[in-house]
Amino acid sequence: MSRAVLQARGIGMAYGTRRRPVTALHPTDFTVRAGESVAVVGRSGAGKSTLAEILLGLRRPSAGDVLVHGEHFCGHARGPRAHLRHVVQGVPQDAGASLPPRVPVRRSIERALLRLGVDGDPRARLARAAETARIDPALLERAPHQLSGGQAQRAAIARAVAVGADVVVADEPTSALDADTAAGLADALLALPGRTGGALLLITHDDALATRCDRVFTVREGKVEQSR
Ligand SMILES: Nc1ncnc2c1ncn2[C@@H]1O[C@H](COP(=O)(O)OP(=O)(O)OP(=O)(O)O)[C@@H](O)[C@H]1O
Repeated sequence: MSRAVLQARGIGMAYGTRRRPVTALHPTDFTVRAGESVAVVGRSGAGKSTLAEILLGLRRPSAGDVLVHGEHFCGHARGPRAHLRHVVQGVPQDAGASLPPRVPVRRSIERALLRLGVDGDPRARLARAAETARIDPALLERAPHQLSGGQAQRAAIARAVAVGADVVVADEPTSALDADTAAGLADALLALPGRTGGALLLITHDDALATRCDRVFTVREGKVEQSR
């Protein structure tokens, strides 16, 4: 069995106030292993995005902890640890907004590589990541607002691969794209575990896409269950 890259230990989320909590996620445990793809499906409002935000360290859970490579990453008592942030990367639906504005994408990714002290020539590393993300390298010379939604998502995949992410969390990445673009993006995402050895967590409403993943988690009214 391959090594655990991401572990949820009792993570739960209640919005609202202490007196009137609204449970979005019941305490949940699961492990995601290197090289696997996991789909997260469920009806609108079930708690999928809440789960994604917690795993990415963007939202502090009301309970529980997230471990990365067996090390504490974030949890109810503490925000994400900086030295592990790059290990879990997101590909959001509005990927353009997640990239630094007005700066050519290449520059912002290369800066991130230097900041993280990633080995090797940033340019060569990014060229390989662009290939994995199936994005034309010329598009990386543009600022995020000069990219289409699908191109920005590929740029976000390239960033994740370049910084050495071991877990990519994609939250409904294909839902705003036309059928051809969505199919191309889905192929690029599903190929990631095989190419990088990392894991993919794919939140989707698309059953056909979910069945292409190794496992499927279903979220029902905040309860996460493995359905396949
Ligand atoms: N900031 C917030 N404050 C209060 N309640 C929230 C907040 N964000 C989400 N919720 C509630 O938590 C529940 C889960 O929301 P979440 O966005 O995680 O669902 P989802 O499964 O991602 O839905 P969708 O598929 O429509 O994106 C919903 O009932 C939602 O109304």
